[in-house]
Amino acid sequence: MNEWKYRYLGETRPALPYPGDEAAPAPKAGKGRALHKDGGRRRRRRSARYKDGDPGGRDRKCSLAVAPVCGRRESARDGAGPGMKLGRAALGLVLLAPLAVRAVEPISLGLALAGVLTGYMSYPRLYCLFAECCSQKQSLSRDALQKDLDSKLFGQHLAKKVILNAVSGFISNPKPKKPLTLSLHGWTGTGKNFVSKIIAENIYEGGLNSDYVHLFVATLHFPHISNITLYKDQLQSWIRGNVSACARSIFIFDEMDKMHAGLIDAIKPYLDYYDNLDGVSYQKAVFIFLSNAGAERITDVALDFWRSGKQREEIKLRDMEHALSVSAFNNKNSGFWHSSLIDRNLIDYFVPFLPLEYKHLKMCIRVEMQSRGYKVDEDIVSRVAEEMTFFPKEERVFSDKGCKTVFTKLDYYYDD
Ligand SMILES: Nc1ncnc2c1ncn2[C@@H]1O[C@H](COP(=O)(O)OP(=O)(O)OP(=O)(O)O)[C@@H](O)[C@H]1O
Repeated sequence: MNEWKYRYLGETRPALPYPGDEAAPAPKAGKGRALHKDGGRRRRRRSARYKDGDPGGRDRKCSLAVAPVCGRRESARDGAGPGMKLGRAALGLVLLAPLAVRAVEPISLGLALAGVLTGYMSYPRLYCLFAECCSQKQSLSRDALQKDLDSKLFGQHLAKKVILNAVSGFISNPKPKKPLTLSLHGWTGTGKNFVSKIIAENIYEGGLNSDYVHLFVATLHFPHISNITLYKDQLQSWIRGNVSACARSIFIFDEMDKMHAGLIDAIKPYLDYYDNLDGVSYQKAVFIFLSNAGAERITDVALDFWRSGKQREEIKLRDMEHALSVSAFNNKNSGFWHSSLIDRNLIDYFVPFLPLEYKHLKMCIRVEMQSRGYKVDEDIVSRVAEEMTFFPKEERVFSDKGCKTVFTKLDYYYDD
């Protein structure tokens, strides 16, 4: 078992290696917000969730070897393990001791006992007022998610609808039959990571920084094809360990199109319709795959609509979903090449992200100006949007980088 350092707690303890550690002891910073401790972003290593003291499922020093045991413990009482129970019992004894010594009259003793019992029952909730808990948000506000998607995500009517219905329906279902599995596809800079962030924030207050949200970046965590067997083991262990600690864990796989063929199939059992596997139930977990695979297909459909003068909002999910799953299955570089996840229909939704147009870039620029505290200057908005490159060459309809680089271009106008 690997030894690694808690950056935040400054202590060393045995924990499971983060996928890819053996093979890539000093990974380079990945794109965006890599979660690796050396990845440049302020993001805790996922192993940190095996720390002590959280009644919401984090009070165990789970190692992979005992992960299934941890799972059983959690299911016993939604995250309150024996360690926590012992702690509460001890607390009860400490509180009761002076009363017993003084041998107070029975009514007071009864009241005291009731108080201790109430404290015992409500302690996890009390705790969760002050710290993040796995069970913190068993429900999700559909309205809040809708508001977020409507106000923040531009030009993606299909993604908005699918994600709103899929995520809110899944979270409100107390007994889902399988984990929710979404595969988001589209051109670069069209909002796939952005939407994952919105989903995470609507489930956990900490969003992507939550201890229960795990981000894997293919080129960062699974760089070497020669280590694929090791990665498979690590990935399984990682997911099993974390779902044992928190059933409502979220796993995001970025750069699926760079994932070695066959690797993702290692997690197939966890995505299937099993009530539990070795004592762990995966049915409440959420898996989100992000990929550029299929972007050409999406662009073709969007371009056809544009050329025939139709609104992009008229594009329906059925115009794309099947084609996306087929192209992911047949594409050697999709991460899903001949994958049993597709073959066995374990991916619930293939979500297309449409390429963004000039007007969407302007919306992204306005939001960025406002978030930096500037007054929206339409002249600058147009100039920044016009600096972007568009395709196809003749018609110049779609931004080739989506909204991705508009923010750095904005710096040019506000460099003083
Ligand atoms: N449709 C959109 N609506 C609003 N903002 C967007 C949209 N698409 C992208 N953005 C903005 O651009 C940033 C970069 O986009 P994001 O990282 O989500 O792209 P992506 O689709 O994941 O790209 P890649 O495939 O290269 O990973 C986002 O953080 C967001 O600020």
